[in-house]
Amino acid sequence: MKSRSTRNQTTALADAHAVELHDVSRIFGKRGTAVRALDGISVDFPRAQWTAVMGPSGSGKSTMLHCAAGLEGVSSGEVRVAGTDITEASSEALTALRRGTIGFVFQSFNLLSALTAEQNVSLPLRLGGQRVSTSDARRVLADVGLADRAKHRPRALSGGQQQRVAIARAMVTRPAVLFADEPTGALDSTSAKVVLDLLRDMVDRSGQSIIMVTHDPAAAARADSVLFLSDGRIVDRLYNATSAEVAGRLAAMEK
Ligand SMILES: Nc1ncnc2c1ncn2[C@@H]1O[C@H](COP(=O)(O)OP(=O)(O)OP(=O)(O)O)[C@@H](O)[C@H]1O
Repeated sequence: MKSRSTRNQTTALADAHAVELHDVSRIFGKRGTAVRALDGISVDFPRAQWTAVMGPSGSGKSTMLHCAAGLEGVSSGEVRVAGTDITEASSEALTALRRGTIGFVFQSFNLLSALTAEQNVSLPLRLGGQRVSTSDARRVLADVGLADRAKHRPRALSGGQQQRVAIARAMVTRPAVLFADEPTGALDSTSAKVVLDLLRDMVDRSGQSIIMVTHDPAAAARADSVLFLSDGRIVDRLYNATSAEVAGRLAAMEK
């Protein structure tokens, strides 16, 4: 049972925000063929909350996620991650951000097939030049319920298990924000529920901040709030919405 009513969704404290976008625009291409994927977006993603992002195809969801995570630059405006303005950050600072402050989970898992679950999970620490003890990887694998799959390679795991390994890999650096782009898009409904339960648990038990793009109203309804994008702009935000409410809002946008 979710106890969302106790959460303060309106706090104005800047440090309550995992990510902030101020008047962010992202334009692809040159004059004549330019596409304004994000059009002056200002939005706060609260710390220790789960925010879902929805909208019609091409509305700018992935672009917003990539800009918010520092994976892609903005054309104008400001992005703050965990209180730090990353807009003018050097490539070294952005690499450090990607390796330490943020975690990213993709629809397609993106695990390395030649490595075991444990080796996949410890990869971000190795890439960051850290000494890795097997207990680090084992701890996060246990957190996602896969302690007994540490030595398995991805092909010996189900889709849902592979996504849980990917989540463990994203969490091993203890990121301030976990970004997820369609994390249940490739999963059957049973596996999707396990992954969504895990994400919900990470927010409720550990105060993890999560920003997730999804096309699935049932997945979005597990979040604390749902942002709706249309033509690169935020057109609505629902708090504690049911799956039916989310689906209804989306259908109204697509009319
Ligand atoms: N690298 C790029 N070069 C040119 N245009 C791009 C690029 N990336 C995105 N766009 C355009 O920007 C707009 C927003 O794309 P984006 O992928 O963010 O939308 P989306 O809401 O995530 O879509 P979908 O739900 O289909 O994944 C679209 O018109 C898209 O064609």
